[in-house]
Amino acid sequence: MVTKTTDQMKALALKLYEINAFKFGDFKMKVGINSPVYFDLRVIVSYPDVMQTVSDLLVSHIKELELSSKHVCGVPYTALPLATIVSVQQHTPMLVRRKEAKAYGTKKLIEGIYQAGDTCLIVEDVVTSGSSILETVRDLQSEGIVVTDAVVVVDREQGGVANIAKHGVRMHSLFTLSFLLNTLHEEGRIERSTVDAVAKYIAAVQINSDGSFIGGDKTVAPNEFSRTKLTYESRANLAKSPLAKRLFNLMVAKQTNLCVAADLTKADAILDVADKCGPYICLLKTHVDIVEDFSENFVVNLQELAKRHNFLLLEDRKFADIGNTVSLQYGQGLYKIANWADLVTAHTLPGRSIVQGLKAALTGDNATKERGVFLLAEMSASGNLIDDKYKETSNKIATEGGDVDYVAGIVCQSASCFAFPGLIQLTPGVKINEGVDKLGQQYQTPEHVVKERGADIGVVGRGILEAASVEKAAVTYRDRLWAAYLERVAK
Ligand SMILES: O=c1ccn([C@@H]2O[C@H](COP(=O)(O)O)[C@@H](O)[C@H]2O)c(=O)[nH]1
Repeated sequence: MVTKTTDQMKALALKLYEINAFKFGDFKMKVGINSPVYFDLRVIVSYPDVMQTVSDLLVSHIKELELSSKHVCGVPYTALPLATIVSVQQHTPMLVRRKEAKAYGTKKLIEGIYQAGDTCLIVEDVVTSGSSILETVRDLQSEGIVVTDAVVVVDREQGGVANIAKHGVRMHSLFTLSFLLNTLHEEGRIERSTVDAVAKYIAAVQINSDGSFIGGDKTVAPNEFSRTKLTYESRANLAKSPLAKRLFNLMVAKQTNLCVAADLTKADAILDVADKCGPYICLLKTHVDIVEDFSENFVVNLQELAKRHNFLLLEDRKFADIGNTVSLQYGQGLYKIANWADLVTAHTLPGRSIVQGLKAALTGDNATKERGVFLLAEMSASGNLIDDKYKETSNKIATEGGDVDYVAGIVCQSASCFAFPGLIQLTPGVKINEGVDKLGQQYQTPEHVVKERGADIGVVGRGILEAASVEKAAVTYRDRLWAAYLERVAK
């Protein structure tokens, strides 16, 4: 039998965080309220080692507590594989609860061999109010099965223990949310402010098993936990992409959230802008395919300026092809973008393969370089074809699956486009005077994009490039964008 040690529990807590089984941000819950922390233990089926550890610890927990029962039953669906492993390891027969009765045959809700009076232990992944456990208890009890205990992986500490106790069932959790928060903080993964903010939310939002709120006040919904209320420092700690982390930290160190779009066709003109704006920007954005006299020397000079003034290079290539082609476009050809651009942009139109294609180009010398992508989920062009479904799927590509460490952020126009605070919102279409240019580019003021639309970095092209003094214009945009950010987090 594996016995639980605190070190083992801490190691598992870190692992669960690494595989995105829980994350921090602003998430809509089943009960209709937003939460600053979200658990998705469905992902563990993709990590057999994690699955093994979680089920081993569940079994050891059951043994330590001397919970003997004739059957085990998982709460559908996420806990079903866990219950299966517990059943096999303990040689305890399993029962399966159907969510809907079959329309034909036995019409049974509980599958398996049992008799009235048999005992059954419930296995569940995450408990908020305990309502899902209680639904399973109800169906088992309606067959005469006796339920007295439930083992769960995570207790969010929002009223579940008390709610299920009212129905005569004791809940035993491997982890409490407090343990997970403290472990992540101790290991330097999240800041004390995040621990405090989540703890404050948990204390304020206690839920009855019918989904109503204890104290009845849904207005405690924590707007203060949304990503736009968090500082760049705290978001750096939450970032999954090393490059997003670096960019957040760079923004804080230089106190700038300005990206200049150097849309010029001569190499020297771009280098001149990079030198003049360099001290005031966090990113320099290029469209390398419009440069008439592109050369390797141009790239070397650009990198030298990026180093001198401490900004990153973003090639706004907007990749949009199949993985294989994208991989060639990124790593090969005239521009060899992967060699020099810290970041690139890509459309999500081809789906996840766009990210995989880009990553596939990072071989040889580029394999060890820190690289990342901003995925386009919205455009500033009027009449663009992007709809809500497209945005939602783009968000999933950025936040779920094995490539999240490569996605630094999202190019979009609205705060509602994504919630995960570890991603950076890059917003083009910024000018002192709002309006539309003659080819459909829509502009908003620096204050509007940051405070109303959730921009973390504002992208300014012609607003700076066409100014009488590029340098003075860069200072103005830097000051206004940064002041708007400070106001946003202070409110
Ligand atoms: O939705 C998008 C995506 C990218 N861009 C790029 O940003 C700059 C904007 O330049 P301005 O001169 O400030 O209009 C440009 O490089 C675009 O390719 C965008 O505008 N909208």
